[in-house]
Amino acid sequence: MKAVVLVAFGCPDSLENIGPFMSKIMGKIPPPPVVAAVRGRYERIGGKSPLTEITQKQAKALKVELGEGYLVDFAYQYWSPEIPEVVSKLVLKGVKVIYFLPMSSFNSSVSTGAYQKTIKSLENRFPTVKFFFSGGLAYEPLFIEAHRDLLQKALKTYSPEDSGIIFTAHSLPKNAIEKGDPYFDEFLTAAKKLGSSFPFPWAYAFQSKGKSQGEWLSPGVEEVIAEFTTKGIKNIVIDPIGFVADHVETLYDLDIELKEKFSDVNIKRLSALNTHPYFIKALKQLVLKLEG
Ligand SMILES: CC1=C(CCC(=O)O)c2cc3nc(cc4[nH]c(cc5[nH]c(cc1n2)c(C)c5CCC(=O)O)c(CCC(=O)O)c4C)C(CCC(=O)O)=C3C
Ligand SMILES: [Fe+2]
Repeated sequence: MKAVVLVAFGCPDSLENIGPFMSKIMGKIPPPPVVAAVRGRYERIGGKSPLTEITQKQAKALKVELGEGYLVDFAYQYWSPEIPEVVSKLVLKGVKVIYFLPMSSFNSSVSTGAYQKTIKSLENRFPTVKFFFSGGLAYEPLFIEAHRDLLQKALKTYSPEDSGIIFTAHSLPKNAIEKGDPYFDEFLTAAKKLGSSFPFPWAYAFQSKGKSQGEWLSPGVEEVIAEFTTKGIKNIVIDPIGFVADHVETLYDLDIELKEKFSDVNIKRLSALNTHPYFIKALKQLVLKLEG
């Protein structure tokens, strides 16, 4: 039997688990005031991330798209259900081949690099099972088409004279981008492909910079909005292309924090792809490619 596992970053399953979740990401216990600040963001979006619910829906939709013959599940790098426990469960069910799909738009050492390391470390434990890890979504035509579809609908009532597009991705510490990390290239390539196909001014920007010291990827989204407004742009469509599901980074950082900061600008934030039909078809393409 074959299985597909959607691998995502993860999210805390309760407000109490925000601290332990952060410890896993950061590799050390965060100071209580930092945990309290992050907790405040989760409280403002209703006390819970929708990431798990969305990822489960994505897995269900992919199962329908793939048809008979596949189990489809999901696993997290930084919270449970963790990759090793999901793999053990599938192996007990008799699965002999597992296709891992990264639920990340762009590859980086913090996300897909870490997932791949975890998966690699399981190969010795399960010598009779074949593991395949997909290279990524950024160059998948249907991933791009899903965004084009959302953009087309959002831009319909706007004019290029006073409206523009900003593509966003999660910022990363510059030193986390190891030599050869493709994150920025993949982001820029996707943004260019989409941006240049519309007659609107467009830009890319990084969002959700963390608390760690040091240099982070720039420009930040605030900077780009400020620049757009000086050019007379009044309507800004934000496409958070760096995320495949809505969670605290879109629901708080963009929908609450950013909109509060720029209350005089008309910001329209596009939904993350979630279960967009083209996106689910893109995931199916990744599976078919791994099957060769
Ligand atoms: C690249 C990337 C993705 C995209 C992955 C992909 O999908 O491709 C992502 C997703 C996510 N990040 C998430 C949550 C958090 N990330 C944090 C901190 C950090 N993330 C980083 C990177 C990323 N993170 C980095 C470099 C740090 C700083 C570490 C440090 O400083 O050493 C912190 C700590 C506080 C803070 O710094 O904000 C939290 C709470 C959630 C869950 C949201 C929810 O529950 O709804 C999700 C999906
Ligand atoms: Fe994060």
